[in-house]
Amino acid sequence: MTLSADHVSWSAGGADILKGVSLTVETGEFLGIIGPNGSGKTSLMSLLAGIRKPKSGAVLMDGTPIGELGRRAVAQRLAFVEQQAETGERITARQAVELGRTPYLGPLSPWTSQDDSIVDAALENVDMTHLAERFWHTLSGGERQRLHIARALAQQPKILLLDEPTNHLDIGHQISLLDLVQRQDLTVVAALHDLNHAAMFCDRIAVMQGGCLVALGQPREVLTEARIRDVFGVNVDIEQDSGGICHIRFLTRRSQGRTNLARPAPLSVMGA
Ligand SMILES: Nc1ncnc2c1ncn2[C@@H]1O[C@H](COP(=O)(O)OP(=O)(O)OP(=O)(O)O)[C@@H](O)[C@H]1O
Repeated sequence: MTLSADHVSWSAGGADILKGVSLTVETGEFLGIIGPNGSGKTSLMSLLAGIRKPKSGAVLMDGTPIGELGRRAVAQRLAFVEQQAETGERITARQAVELGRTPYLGPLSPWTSQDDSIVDAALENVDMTHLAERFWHTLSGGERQRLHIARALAQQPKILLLDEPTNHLDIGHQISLLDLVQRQDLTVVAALHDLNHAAMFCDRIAVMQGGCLVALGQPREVLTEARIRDVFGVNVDIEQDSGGICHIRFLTRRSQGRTNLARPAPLSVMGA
């Protein structure tokens, strides 16, 4: 299932936040969205999820404007894990994940053992089975974040939108979560801050800057030293391993001093 933004613009508080963004996420693709704070990543994700309407342009799911699909139909196709996602306090971890089944339930389609199995699998996938009966308010930030992902997986979407999904997670759970998402047979869009994670897991990367899409392509095309300097204002060294994956090393004043010993003409840290 594809998801497209066709020249979408969005304004808030009298400011133009998104300015004519166009992109298509192909079926089964893992697209990363990177960009500095305030560049419009979350705003774009909200439009792609259909929870905000563009001022102009359109968001299309398999070619159909998302606004023409009912909420239930969208929820059966697309799950969105928001950056500040919260859930009512007096529910257990398992009940939080069970909410993912809501788009499939109704008077003629009650809860069945199949829903139980789907919830079990989602909890297992994020390594949260052992905490299933704990109350939500007793869980750590990272445990809650894993449950948000489990709830999205229990929704059995075709498209998964994740806004900074590795927030609150320790490095082990960051890697295992991105690996888990990558292994799903899903179209994925994830806003990511860690450029090395974007390089490791994404098929393509979209770069946002000032509400505009300034680059879109494979990690090795997009993650160049010049672009990272232009967009993020930091200097980096980039190496590609034998598998073609970029590894980005950030140069600080200190590391540059060390680099100076090995290299005659190192990059300087911007603004230093
Ligand atoms: N409802 C709103 N009213 C006014 N301004 C808004 C609103 N929502 C977002 N903005 C502004 O739009 C810009 C883009 O915000 P957005 O949250 O999309 O950025 P982001 O790239 O996700 O940032 P971050 O990396 O910090 O999460 C910011 O300057 C933000 O202050």
